[in-house]
Amino acid sequence: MIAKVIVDVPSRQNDRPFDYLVPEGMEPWIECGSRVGVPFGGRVLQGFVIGLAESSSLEGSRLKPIAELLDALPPLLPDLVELSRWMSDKYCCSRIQALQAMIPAALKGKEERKVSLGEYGESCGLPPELLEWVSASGGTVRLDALLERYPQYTSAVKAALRSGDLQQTSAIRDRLSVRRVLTVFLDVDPAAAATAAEQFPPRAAKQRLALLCLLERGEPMPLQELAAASGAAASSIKALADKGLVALREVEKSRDPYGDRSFAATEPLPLTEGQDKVYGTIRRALDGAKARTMLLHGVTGSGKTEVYLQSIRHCLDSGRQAIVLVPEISLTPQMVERFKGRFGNAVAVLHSRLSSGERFDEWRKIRSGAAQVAIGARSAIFAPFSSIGLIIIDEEHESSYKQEESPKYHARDVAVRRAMQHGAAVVLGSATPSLETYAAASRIPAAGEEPALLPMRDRVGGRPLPQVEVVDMREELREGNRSMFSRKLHSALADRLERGEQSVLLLNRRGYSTFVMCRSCGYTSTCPHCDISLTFHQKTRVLRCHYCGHAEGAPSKCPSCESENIRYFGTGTQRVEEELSKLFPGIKVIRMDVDTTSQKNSHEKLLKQFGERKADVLLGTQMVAKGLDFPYVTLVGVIAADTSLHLPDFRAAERTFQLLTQVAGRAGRHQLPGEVVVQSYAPEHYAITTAQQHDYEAFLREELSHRANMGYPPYCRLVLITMSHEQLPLLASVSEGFAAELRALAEHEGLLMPLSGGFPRAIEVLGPVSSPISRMKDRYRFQCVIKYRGSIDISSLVRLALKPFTEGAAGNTVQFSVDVDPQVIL
Ligand SMILES: Nc1ncnc2c1ncn2[C@@H]1O[C@H](COP(=O)(O)OP(=O)(O)OP(=O)(O)O)[C@@H](O)[C@H]1O
Ligand SMILES: [Zn+2]
Ligand SMILES: [Zn+2]
Repeated sequence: MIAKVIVDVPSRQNDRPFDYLVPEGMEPWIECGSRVGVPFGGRVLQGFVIGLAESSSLEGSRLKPIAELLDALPPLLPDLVELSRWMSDKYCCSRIQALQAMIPAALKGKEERKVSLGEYGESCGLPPELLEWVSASGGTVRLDALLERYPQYTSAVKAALRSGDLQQTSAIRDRLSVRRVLTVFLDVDPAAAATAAEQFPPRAAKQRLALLCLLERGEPMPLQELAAASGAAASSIKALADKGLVALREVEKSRDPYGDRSFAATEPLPLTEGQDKVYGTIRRALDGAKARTMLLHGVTGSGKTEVYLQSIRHCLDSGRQAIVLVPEISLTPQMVERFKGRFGNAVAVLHSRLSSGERFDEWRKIRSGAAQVAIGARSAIFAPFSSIGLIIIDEEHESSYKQEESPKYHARDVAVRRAMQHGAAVVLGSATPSLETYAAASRIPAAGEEPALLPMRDRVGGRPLPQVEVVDMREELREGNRSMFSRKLHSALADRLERGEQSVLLLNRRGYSTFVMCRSCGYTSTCPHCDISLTFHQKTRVLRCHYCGHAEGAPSKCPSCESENIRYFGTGTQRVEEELSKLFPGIKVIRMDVDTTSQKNSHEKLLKQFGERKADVLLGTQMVAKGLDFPYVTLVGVIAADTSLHLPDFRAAERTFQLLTQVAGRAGRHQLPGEVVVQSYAPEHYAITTAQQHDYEAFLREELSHRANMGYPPYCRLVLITMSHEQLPLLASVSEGFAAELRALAEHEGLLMPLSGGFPRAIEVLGPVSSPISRMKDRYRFQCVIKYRGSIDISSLVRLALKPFTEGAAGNTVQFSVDVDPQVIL
């Protein structure tokens, strides 16, 4: 039997499967999706079996056998292997990148080389101390350990490897393995153990205690736990084992990230009318077992989560599994609690704040069938379930569902594809859907079909959406108020303090940077390698580049004019916090931003404190805008609504509207009514006025007309190609050449037509132009943007255009990066 293996080599050219012989003994275990170690160019590399065949076009003698099979269960299922092909086609990424994205980091195995003495053993010519160490280590040592210990003998070791005096073996070693714990089992029946315990002589009192403790527990106990509980030393417990009363065995123990918490069980709530209607449609879709995508457009506080929960229950009842994606930052204990409370241990949680061991074990719960619900951030879309019935994407408009590094996939699109494979339903939920999703979902359904747009217009319990007041900050300044707080927000905060209610303050930090500026000459510190300002870190007083990591000490004098009037704008939130304490002495503020949430669980801790009303104000960046549900929050303030409006991003208005609507939705979700104060320098902008009126449709109409005029999604689709090189002239000429190639190919297909011309199928190529960040890590950057409309296989076209520039073009070191459906054009 022959296995087709995608091998973990970075080079693009090798992105095709290689044939390997399956050794006979391995045959029953090798499947599509198996992870294997294979010989490759003198090394052993990790690879994935993507298919099996009877024969190979390679000659028998050139066919090498698979060196090792790495897992008991293949980490990938055939549908994921197929999905990786779709991903590499659609996103122009390599197949191995797509496959690696699907498995936990723990399984990204690395080659480990070991050496042992050859046939002459210790009589070879190597230095005696080195030989002694190898022998003392059992005859086999890791090559890197050997070289680390005896760097002075590096060349002798290499020569010995060539001559055969040292022999090398290679194997793949995982970064992490299953955790096993030595566990004590009772090895006789309990009555016999009790009798034995009675007969222990006094000097074996500790053994007796340990045995009684184990009997009392009634189930096997980890050795250490038993020792601690009974006061017996491990040696006493081992003595019990020697007597045949107990047995010691290694038992697998998962690292459960929520193991130390218990979640109170919850029952399904009686649904409101709006919820029930939507739930009915989702249920019918689940019963139909045909792939279907729906948009649950529900205002903030309309009870979307309860609809998710009951839909998942219905899915599980039919014997299928469910995946729930939520944005990384809303994966708070509050969210996890809702799912664990309803489905208990059937829930596996995946997100990047878990340790890699915890992630690995949660993933294995899914793979082994112990969990039926996976809740997690973006990459949980690859949860290895065998029969998916439902995929839910909460806050579907969030840009974090798009991965910014290769493979540059969008979890929403992957979800739709996976649902097709499984005949599953997809529910996209949001109060502020992305324009693309809304446009797709609001198409008029065909006869006999149910609509894809499921609205929930009212909050649970008929609670009103909060009153939103927009304050014109220019007016404040004209009237002499130079503070960052308007008089309105100031008095609203004072009210809350008086009444003991809570407030959420949002500092919109997109496009807001913490930089250093000289007030005398306007000098700002920028990175010497990248064209962006350095960010000031107050704690360490260091200026750092967020793209390349370049760091330098903050100057005390302006490097340009020597003025001492150089000012650090501390992180925006820090400044707001200082101002708050000045205005309201004694106010308790919890600040949530990248600085205060970098440690594991810090995010959770802060929210927990706020939920327990240990602070008056929760102040933060985007992180405070989503998913929070606290009953005593009655005021939401937005410090500056429009900092994100003026970014060079065609989604700037959409993002601003979404952020304002989301954060306003945090107020008045329970008994107490809510109020929102939005401060703005552009209060007449439609993103702000429509958010003020909670009017998604009005925003949509306005935004769609802009998009139509400018030719942006959803009226067309985009591909962004970024090219970079150290030498500007070379980069310029290569990117011109590439753009010309693209245009020529599109012309040849008869597609090179202006999008404004109303052609059903058309391509426009923009650029090349210098990227918004025109230099990064000493490389200049140019970009081309492709706009296209209609069913065009754009990825194939791009790949074809790339060919002359990436394959075999001698000396061409320009790097190309392709982003299909980009979220940010930087
Ligand atoms: N049928 C119901 N009966 C009573 N309370 C409900 C019902 N459904 C939801 N709730 C409660 O209403 C509140 C809001 O629900 P939920 O958080 O799910 O809203 P949401 O639509 O997800 O809002 P957001 O988009 O703002 O996160 C929660 O406290 C929830 O427990
Ligand atoms: Zn200066
Ligand atoms: Zn830099």
